[in-house]
Formats: sequence, C-alpha cells, structure tokens
Amino acid sequence: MPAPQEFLNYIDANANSFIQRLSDAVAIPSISGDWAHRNDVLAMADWLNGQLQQLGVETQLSDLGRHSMDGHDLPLPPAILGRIGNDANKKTVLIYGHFDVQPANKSDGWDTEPFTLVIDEKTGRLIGRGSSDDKGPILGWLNVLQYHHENKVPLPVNLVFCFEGMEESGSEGLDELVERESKKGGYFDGVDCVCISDNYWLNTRTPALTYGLRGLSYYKVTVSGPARDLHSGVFGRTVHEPMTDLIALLNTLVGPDGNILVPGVDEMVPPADEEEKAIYAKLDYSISDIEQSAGAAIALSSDKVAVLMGRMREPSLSIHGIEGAFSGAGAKTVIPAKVSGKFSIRLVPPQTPALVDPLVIEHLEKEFAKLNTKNTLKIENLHGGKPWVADHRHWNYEAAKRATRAVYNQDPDLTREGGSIPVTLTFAESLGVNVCLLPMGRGDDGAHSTNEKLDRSNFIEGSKLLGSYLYEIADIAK
Ligand SMILES: C[C@H](N)C(=O)N[C@@H](Cc1c[nH]cn1)C(=O)O
Ligand SMILES: [Zn+2]
Ligand SMILES: [Zn+2]
Repeated sequence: MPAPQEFLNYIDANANSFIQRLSDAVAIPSISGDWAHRNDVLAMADWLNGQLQQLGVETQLSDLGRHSMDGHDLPLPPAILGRIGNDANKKTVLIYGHFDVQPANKSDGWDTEPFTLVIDEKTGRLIGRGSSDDKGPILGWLNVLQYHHENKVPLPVNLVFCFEGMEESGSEGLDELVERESKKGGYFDGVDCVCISDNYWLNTRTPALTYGLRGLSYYKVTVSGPARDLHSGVFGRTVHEPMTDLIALLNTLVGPDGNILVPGVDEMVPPADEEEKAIYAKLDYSISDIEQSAGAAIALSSDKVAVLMGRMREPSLSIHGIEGAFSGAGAKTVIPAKVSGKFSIRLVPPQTPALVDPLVIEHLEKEFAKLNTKNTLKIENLHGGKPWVADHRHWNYEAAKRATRAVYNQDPDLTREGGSIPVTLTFAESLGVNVCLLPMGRGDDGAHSTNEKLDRSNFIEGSKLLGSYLYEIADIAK
C-alpha cells in the first residue's frame, strides 16, 4: 500500500519548516571525537529527545557511562531510546541513527561556516556539517512523525528508536546496550526488522538500498624518544628522530595502488568470481561518478568493476594523520619528541578486528625492529567493528524497493557500502532480524569532508521515502 497522498503533500507543503529544523540541528556542533565538544553532543541529545517527545514519542535516555578521551574523563552521550505505537497487529520497526558528527573547521577548506546551514538557492544544496551524515536522515524520520502526530493519523507500524551520539568515534557502550535490550523483556524485544538511514547513493541519480558495510580497525602508532622537542640545527643527524621512524613505518603499510602491504591482510579475502563481478558491472556507476564525488580525476583504475570492488568487497588501508607533528604555517625547525600516526583498515568478510589486529601488530613490530632505532614504539587499537552483509531478498528490502519505486519511479541500486556502522551487525545478531540500509543522500554529499551537503530534493523526497517504506512494510506484513 503506497503512503497516503496527504502524507506526500504534507511533506512538500512543510519543506521550508523542515529545512529550518535541519538548520537548528546543524547549529549544534556535536563532534563526538573532540573532548572539548562533549557538552555539544549532550546538548544535541537533549534537543533531539525534546523533538521526539513533542512528536508523541515516549523516550528515555540510556546512560552509557563514562570514558577517557585524550586524557580527559568524559560522560558518554546517552543513547536515546524511543517508542511510538504498541499494536500487536502491526510490525515493529527499529530505527537507528546517530546525532554526532565529524569535526569541521572553516579553515579545513570549507567555503562557508560548517555549523551554519547554508541554503544554496541555485543548486538546491543544504550545506553544513551533519546535513547528510546523519542529521538530515534522522530529521527525515521526524518529518514522517510530524505528519502523523499533527494530523492524528496512526502510524502504519510500531516504531522503536535508537539514536546514539558516538557513532563517529567507535559507538562506545552501544553494543552492550543493544545486546542487553534485545533480550526477552528488553526495550527492543519484539522488533521485526531494523532500518538505518546513514549512508549514500552510489551516484547522484539512482536511489540505493545497501546490504553490506565494511568493518573497521583503527590504530594509533606512537614513536617517542627525546625528552622534549629538539632544535634540528643542534640535534639533526645526532639523534634518532621519531618522525623519521614513524614515516618509515607508515610507508610499509599500503602501496600507491591501494594494495595493503601488511602480510596476510589482502590474502584473507577470496577473489570475486565472474558471477559476482557481473553484479558490480550492472550497477549504475561510472568512473566519472567517483571522480565527481572526489572532486578530481584520481580514480585508481579506469575499470568501473575494479573501482567498485575496491570500495565494496575489498579491504582498504588509509593513513589519516600524524598527531604531534608540526603542521602550522611558517617554517618551524623542530624535531618533534613524540608523534602518533593514525591509520585504519576497512574490513570485509571474512576479516574481523580479532583476525587482522595480530597481523598488523606483528608487521609493525618487525618493520620497527628493521629501523635499528633507539626510539620506542607503542601500538594502540582505538576502535573497531566487524563487517556486515544482509539478505536483500528479505521482505524488509522488498518494502524498501517498493517505496523507492513509488517515490522515485526507479528501481534502486543494490549496493555494499565502503563505510562502517559497527552496530549494524550487533542489531542483526542480537535481534536475529533483517537490517536494511535506506540512504537519503547522494554519492557526492561529501560526508566527513569539507562542504558536506544534502540536496533539498533528497531531504524532501527522502522523507517521503522513509514514510512510504513504513506503509509498504505494513502492506507486506498483512
Ligand atoms: C557510514 C557512516 N555514515 C559513517 O560515516 N561511519 C563512520 C564510522 C566510524 C568509525 N570510526 C570512525 N567513524 C565511518 O565509516 O568512518
Ligand atoms: Zn553516519
Ligand atoms: Zn560518518
């Protein structure tokens, strides 16, 4: 059963106020990875909790305890649990999303202030940190709720919400909560399926449903030696320099062709057969899509299937940054005393952090020993998560396919995502139900990057999509 026409009309008629609400959400810089912004993440939890309550959702804030970040003891942001509807004759759908965002500073290269939503009337872009990842999609659910609440129209399904504020920083504390609440009598007991809107279409024109995510293992490698930063004119070529050792170490991790040089990591993944390659060949995607979203002609291959497999079914290793290194303007002639390289590996089945971590540690220690340095090495695993793949023939996906056809008049691409949402597998395993990823944004949204945006049409049509999906679930469940 398609969503009622009044619902679709309501979303169109209220588009401007929905965008205003997105602007209010973007204005809260809820950066989970920066201890100095922890109060903003807490404020964002309060704001979202208030919005849900105003729209008729019964909520509770679930305390996830405390943790330490960069030497600061901090409260973890609470998870927001919500429920609306308790009709035994209806399916119960669990909605997950995250209200924290990646860091952003104008000086990173943004054209506008990252935490002020800018509406570009010419392009229809809504530009601001979190617009696509993941405040826009969360607010899409609020838009759906608002129609039903204001018009006193019962929802076609029961909804249970789980919104967290630490997704961009390893979802600390959430797995335990999900496992506990999935047990008999727990908050999530009775959930029939899960829907997550926290990723992107493959391109800028074809809606997608996503049935796989890569896992992640995130490492911090610290090399230290001198008791303090040193003058390079006085100490250069007289001491072992931590930065030199670290760069040598980082250089042993990945080749310029993307191949992972840590022995055993790439080898763990079986090669794709012709049948699997045909799946990638069929997707609506071209090299210009990746180059358009990357903003430069820098694809690793001109073969579309090779590029798609690199993102969806192969592991990747990325070097993210060096803490403690000189990075300011000017020409400071320092030898940094302690530097930490940060890198992560995106994992695919059958890889897990437990299988890959020992290989990485053994490799780093072996390569460090080859340097014959007197500096010291420390290896830390900051966070991780397993990869996930779902059955896209399940009725949950059928409902999402029907909703996509109803709203976009198009069949969705079936994709596996290169990013990670570690709690996805926890939901699937703890609840024993199907999880469907129903993205709102486009492949060129620039999530985690500068000038992140969500197209107005994706926000509005995406809100219709989320509502339509619920009606299709109710229809299939009859
Ligand atoms: C796909 C999702 N929107 C996302 O961005 N996930 C992050 C999760 C993460 C893990 N460590 C830090 N962030 C990602 O894939 O990077
Ligand atoms: Zn996200
Ligand atoms: Zn993200």
